[in-house]
Amino acid sequence: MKQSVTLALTAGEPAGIGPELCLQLALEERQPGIVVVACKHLLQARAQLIGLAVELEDWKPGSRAATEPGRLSVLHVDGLASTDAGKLDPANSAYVVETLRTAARGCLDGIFDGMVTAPVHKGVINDAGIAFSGHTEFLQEVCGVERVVMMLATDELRVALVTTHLPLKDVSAAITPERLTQVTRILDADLRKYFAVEHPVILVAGLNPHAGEGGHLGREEIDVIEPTLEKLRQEDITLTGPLPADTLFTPHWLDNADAVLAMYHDQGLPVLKFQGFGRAVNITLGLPIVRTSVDHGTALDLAGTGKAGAGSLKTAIRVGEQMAKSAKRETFE
Ligand SMILES: NC(=O)c1ccc[n+]([C@@H]2O[C@H](COP(=O)([O-])OP(=O)(O)OC[C@H]3O[C@@H](n4cnc5c(N)ncnc54)[C@H](O)[C@@H]3O)[C@@H](O)[C@H]2O)c1
Ligand SMILES: N[C@H](C(=O)O)[C@H](O)COP(=O)(O)O
Repeated sequence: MKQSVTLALTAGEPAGIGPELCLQLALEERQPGIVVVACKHLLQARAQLIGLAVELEDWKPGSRAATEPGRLSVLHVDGLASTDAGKLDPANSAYVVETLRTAARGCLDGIFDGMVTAPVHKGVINDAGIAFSGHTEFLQEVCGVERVVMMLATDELRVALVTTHLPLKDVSAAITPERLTQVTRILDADLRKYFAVEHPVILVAGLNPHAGEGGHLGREEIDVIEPTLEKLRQEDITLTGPLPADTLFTPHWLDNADAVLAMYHDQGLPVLKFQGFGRAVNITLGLPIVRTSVDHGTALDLAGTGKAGAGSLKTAIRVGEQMAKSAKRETFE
């Protein structure tokens, strides 16, 4: 029988926990077809290291991906230099980037219905001389779109970001009316498209303490955020804010909202990860393809021990499958 959804799963940084999480997943029955995009020898070596009996099968486009416990379909990517767990090797970085490119191209070409990514190590990719801020920015470039949005979510909370992997000193200048407008439109549209939220209610954080305290603690709210939100409200987008970020994440506000829009990475994500680390999903909105990811990093300290939790990866796969099905329904409607 033809599978309804086939997802590419990139195994991420070879020295991290990504490869073993893919193998752990293979021990369970899965609904969507999963094709791991990685070096087959790496998966073999990691399975042997932690003693997992997983049969790896070469996957070809158009064929069915394994879903039975103990079997895993693999799209092999060449170029891996070393397979040591816990030890970063810049010589592996071009291979890591190639796995991402292979999965993204496969989605753009309709070979996969979406991609799920295990964690990469941004530092070692840059150490190899490859400029890389994150999957989010990389996929924006590969897919040729002007703006994407990073959103992390649990079943109870969604947090999207206006700026992503940016030094804190550059954040204020990056919050322009143009960026805020594009990000808010994408967030509103994709909540409707992928998550069946008919009329999204979005809470917008201010940038400064107490949302600027009437201009006494910063002027970005008055000069940029408030006027931009006011224009967006004319487009029938429901926005509350800018709200002080310290009290926004309380039931008073969250109980009646569909998402929070935070101004920068560490304004929004610590709250989300405090609430649901290990079971949250990272989603890139605004792409022409479906992409989800885990909420954690490479955890080099756990790599090779078999002790890393696969909860977030399972959430990423569940949400990726749901988004891929929504995208397919929209195509056929
Ligand atoms: N999706 C991604 O690609 C992604 C996401 C976040 C961080 N990163 C990258 O990961 C690298 C390391 O980042 P970090 O050290 O800040 O965060 P990290 O998430 O790798 O580790 C933080 C702590 O959480 C623990 N942890 C992480 N995942 C776990 C799991 N599945 N089960 C149990 N414990 C787990 C680790 O052992 C560590 O103690 C950085 O290069 C960062 O950029 C990548
Ligand atoms: N910002 C993400 C997090 O903190 O979980 C993480 O760095 C991954 O980002 P990309 O999906 O862009 O690699």
